Amino acid sequence: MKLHNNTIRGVHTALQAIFEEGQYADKVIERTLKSNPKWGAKDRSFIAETTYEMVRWWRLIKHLSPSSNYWDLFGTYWIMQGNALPDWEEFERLHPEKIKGKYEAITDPGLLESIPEWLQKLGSKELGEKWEPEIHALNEEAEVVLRVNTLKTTRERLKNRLAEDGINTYIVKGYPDALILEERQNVFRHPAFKEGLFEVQDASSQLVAAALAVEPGMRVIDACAGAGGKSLHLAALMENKGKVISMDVEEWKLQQAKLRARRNGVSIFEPKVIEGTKTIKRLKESADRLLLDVPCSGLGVLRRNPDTKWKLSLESIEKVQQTQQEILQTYPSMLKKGGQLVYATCSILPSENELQVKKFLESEAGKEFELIEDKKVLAQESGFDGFYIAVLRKK
Ligand SMILES: C[S@@+](CC[C@H](N)C(=O)[O-])C[C@H]1O[C@@H](n2cnc3c(N)ncnc32)[C@H](O)[C@@H]1O
Repeated sequence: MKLHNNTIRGVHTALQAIFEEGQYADKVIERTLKSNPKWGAKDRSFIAETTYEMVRWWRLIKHLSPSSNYWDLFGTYWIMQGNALPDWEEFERLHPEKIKGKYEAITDPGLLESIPEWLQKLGSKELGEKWEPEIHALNEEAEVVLRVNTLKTTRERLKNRLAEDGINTYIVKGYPDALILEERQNVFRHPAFKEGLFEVQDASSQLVAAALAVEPGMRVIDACAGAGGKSLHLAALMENKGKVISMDVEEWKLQQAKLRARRNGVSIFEPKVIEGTKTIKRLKESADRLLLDVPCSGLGVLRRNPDTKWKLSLESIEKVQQTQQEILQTYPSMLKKGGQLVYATCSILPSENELQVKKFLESEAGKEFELIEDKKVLAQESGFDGFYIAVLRKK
């Protein structure tokens, strides 16, 4: 592949915003591409992919690079990918054999997988021998997975429609609404997206709403709804009959969910901002089903958000664990007797997952509940994101 000075500079600007200003990688890339409308499709995908991959391998790149000069860092990354560098003076300090020698001398698995030291320690402590294959799987580039909006189309019809435009997809057993892109591309520009025929949602994430066993006509609360990914899926599974009350502490996220609901043809969506415990108390024993898709470390979705590992810390994980337990202690009061709840995270750490559920079940508030089943979805086994899904019943 031919390198262009201006696109390499585009990646540099994006990396500065991510590492020096602490901005989120996906937002930075979106903005960088938007502010350079003249770049062609190839340049755009080069910038997006290179930025993500350099963020993912940042610790390793810095270790192998002869200096922290940006051209050295980029050149090191380029060599690591197995590419030859052009004969530019910017790259004259780089020697592939030196980089290869330095790489082969590494013995620290955390450095080889390019994760922070504290995370290597935490992951090994929590997951034991499953940690290294897991972090390896989480360093792979994620596939693009669509969730077919069954309120508007079928998987077969959408598959054919996309194929007509050269977007080939395949299906995987066990994920009834998923279509996986054979080749990574921007599907948000496709008319079928604008018509609300699909959403982009990882296959593991699609297991969450399905685990809640909703039925048409039910009253369902999605208590940490965010921008509504799972609320939309729930509404589709309920055939747009009943009610989905989508709650969150962030009003702007619910505004986004509202727009998405409109595009998806969902009419049973009701946003509700959580203003405090009063909001929860008012909904006491009102729901047939309750989804707690709680805030988490996001360690299961590192393939998609590699910058997460540089933003997290032990303290931030402890803080989010407190929120998870607080939510577990208070929100299940919204569930009717005999109703079911799903506690889900996009984390692979037992301390955010089964240990949180255990703590809840052993507490006073958890006495009325029983665990029906739980699923620990690891990226190394599923090939998709890491998730945890526990189904509980209120006795
Ligand atoms: C994992 S995200 C939810 C993703 C969303 N369900 C989806 O499918 O797109 C967790 C959400 O919990 C929200 N949140 C954080 N603290 C909360 C709290 N105390 N109560 C309810 N929601 C909270 C965050 O704003 C965030 O949107």
